[in-house]
Amino acid sequence: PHHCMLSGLWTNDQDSQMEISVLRDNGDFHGQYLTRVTLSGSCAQVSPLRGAQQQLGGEGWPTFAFTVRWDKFSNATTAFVGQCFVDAGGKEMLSTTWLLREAVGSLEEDWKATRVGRNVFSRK
Ligand SMILES: CN1C(=O)N(C)[C@H]2CS[C@@H](CCCCC(=O)O)[C@H]21
Repeated sequence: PHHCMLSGLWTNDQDSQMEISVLRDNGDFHGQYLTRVTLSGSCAQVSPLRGAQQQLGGEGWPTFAFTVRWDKFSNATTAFVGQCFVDAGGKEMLSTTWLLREAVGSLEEDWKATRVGRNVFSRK
């Protein structure tokens, strides 16, 4: 019943913090992702994210996708796809599946360069 909007502050069980900007009327958005854990164990950084959600014209629980270009500390990229839900208590959540692609040094290592996972974000 309630609409679910992506803009604002979100956090997940890995204590990542995600800020999504005000949406453009075509559903495009941008923002920042602060990770506290990294593949290399290097310190946390803020990285830019860009994405798009489906129009709210539907039932108001839009699907979306966005990518995070990990900056400064890593040569990796993560793509998230998911949907915004509102539970019975009116609590919003972003249920996502992500693909994390790290840079490898040779084509022979390409097979092991992509990780997949699921992750839920709640309002911070
Ligand atoms: C903290 N994370 C998080 O909130 N996730 C949903 C997963 C998927 S992106 C990954 C962090 C990747 C950091 C970039 C790098 O280490 O190269 C992990």
